[in-house]
Amino acid sequence: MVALIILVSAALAGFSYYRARNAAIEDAKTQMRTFSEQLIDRFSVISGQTVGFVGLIASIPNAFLVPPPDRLNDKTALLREFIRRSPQLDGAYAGYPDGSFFHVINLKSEGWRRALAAPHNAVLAIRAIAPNDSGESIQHLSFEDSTGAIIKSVPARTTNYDPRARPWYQAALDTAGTVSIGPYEMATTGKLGMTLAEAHKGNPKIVIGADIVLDTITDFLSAQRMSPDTVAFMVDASGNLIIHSNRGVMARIVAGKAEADSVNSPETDAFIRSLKSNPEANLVDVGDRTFLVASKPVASAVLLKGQRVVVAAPLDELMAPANRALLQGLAISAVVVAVAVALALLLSHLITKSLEQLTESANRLQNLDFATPVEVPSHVAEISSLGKAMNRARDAIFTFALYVPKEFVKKSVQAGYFTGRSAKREEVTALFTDIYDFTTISEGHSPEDVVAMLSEYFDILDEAVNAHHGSIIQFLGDSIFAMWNAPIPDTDHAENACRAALAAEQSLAHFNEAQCAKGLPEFRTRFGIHTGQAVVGSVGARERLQYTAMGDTINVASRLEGMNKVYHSTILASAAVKQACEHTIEFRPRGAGQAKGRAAALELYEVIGVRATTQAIDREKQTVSS
Ligand SMILES: Nc1ncnc2c1ncn2[C@@H]1O[C@H](COP(=O)(O)OP(=O)(O)OP(=O)(O)O)[C@@H](O)[C@H]1O
Ligand SMILES: [Mg+2]
Repeated sequence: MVALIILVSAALAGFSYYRARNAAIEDAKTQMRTFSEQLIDRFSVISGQTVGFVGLIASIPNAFLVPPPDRLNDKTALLREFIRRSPQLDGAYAGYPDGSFFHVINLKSEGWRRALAAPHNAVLAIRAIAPNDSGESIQHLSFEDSTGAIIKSVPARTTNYDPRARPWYQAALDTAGTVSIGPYEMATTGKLGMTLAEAHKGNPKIVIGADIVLDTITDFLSAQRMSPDTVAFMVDASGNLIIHSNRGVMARIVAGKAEADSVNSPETDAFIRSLKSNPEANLVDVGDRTFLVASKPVASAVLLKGQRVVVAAPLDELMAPANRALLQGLAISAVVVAVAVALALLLSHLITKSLEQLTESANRLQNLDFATPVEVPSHVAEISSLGKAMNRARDAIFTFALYVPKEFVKKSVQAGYFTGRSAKREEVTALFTDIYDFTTISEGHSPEDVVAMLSEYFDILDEAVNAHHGSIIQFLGDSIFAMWNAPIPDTDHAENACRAALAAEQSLAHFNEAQCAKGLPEFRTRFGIHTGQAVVGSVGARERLQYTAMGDTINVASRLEGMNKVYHSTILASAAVKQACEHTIEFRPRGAGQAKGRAAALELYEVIGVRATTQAIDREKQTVSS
């Protein structure tokens, strides 16, 4: 039962872990999909807003159709509002075919503040570049505070910044509508950024652009991680790493962009390779860790269009909840198993205790000990019904044992079966008794009184026979037939039969005294004892057997009983009995006698008593045993 419980709990724990593992993986895949979607949504928002503004400025006639320094305030007002509404922007600008450039910069980024030595309360920088008469590019730089007031203007200086040489300028000229460029390294801050740019409808040589510093996306990527070691990155259509949630890798991307060598880390390479086999989601082993890798194309946003968001989460971290669930499950199953084992042990103890009690009762039954009833209180229905059945069996055997010698029943119960009709030749001593003039006694008393007196009488005989290892085989009206050495083996069977007869005679003397005192008839008794071979066992009809003994030995014992009437003796025994135990029992020879129905005469011996020497030994034995 315990093994079964452990097996079942282990299977359940394993099964629940397997389910939890699969559920965790499915859940992780869902989370990754959601994460990628969130990321793409984020891009879409960033991209959507930026594309909206860039597209708007590039599509209507406005201050940007003339290069700086013309309409500087209008340009500033427009871009200031543009940046205020799109905090993720790094800056917005316009590039002109004559090399002029107008740029409003969001000073939230440290890189720009340092590069421009911005005053601490500046929030925007306005940068206007225009060629002078000699064709040099002159840069005017001023700073605005949060109220829009100019708080500092930097003296004009030449610059070699040429918008026309920047990747976004050419890309916008070559592409209709808003184009996304990058990521690439921003000229001034060295940060990785992306640009959304569009040629102005009013003058396709004028390009409106806006920069998105990828820190925003990297921050978003790292901020949204699903687990401590989850990595998220963007790859372009050919599998090159664009943006990575890990700042260290981002730095390598920036450095790599300069040297144009691959910045993919072996880990990321493994993830990227896996996408080729199954872009949706798969498990990738990197070193001794397994990652769940999922990716999703950026379809909606102009920004990073055609690229893929890749999320790779270590399975052990994803499984952490499942492992916790497993540990909890195991802990709970351990508790359940412990409780179940305890209950099982308790139950089995209760069951075994009851079964032990039943076994004890069965053993008592084997020994025909009917004194203690089979009381086996048990909540287990089967056991209590077994106990009841045992009680019924006990009653049946008890009743049975009343009708056949106890020893015979004991032997049969111990053997576990009643041998049925079977008898075999054995050396036995047979004793018959009979009451003088019982017919007359019966005539003078009611049957109930007779039975009552007879029962008391038989108890006396039964006690004397049993006390000397004999067994009463049959009750025959007023007489009994008892036997020694079967069914109870007894090497001194002849001696013990004589002792039993002497003991019975002694007890009957008291019984008869009492009878007289009550004005009731005496039960004077004759005893006949013979020893020799007899066929002993269950004889009779198939369905109605009787345990008895047959043969001349038995007949002679019965005849000797009757011959007491002739010899006026009480206990008559044969020569065989006298030879068997004359050293312990005293006999008086009564000569030869003719038994009814027998040709051969019988040497008769009256049993007088136990020899004095033997009595001394008996007393000695008694002292020792008491
Ligand atoms: N095998 C037996 N089974 C049942 N009852 C028996 C059996 N043998 C004898 N009896 C009954 O027991 C009673 C006594 O029989 P029994 O032959 O001992 O005569 P008795 O009156 O006792 O005289 P006796 O002094 O000869 O013994 C009789 O009433 C008889 O019916
Ligand atoms: Mg009689």
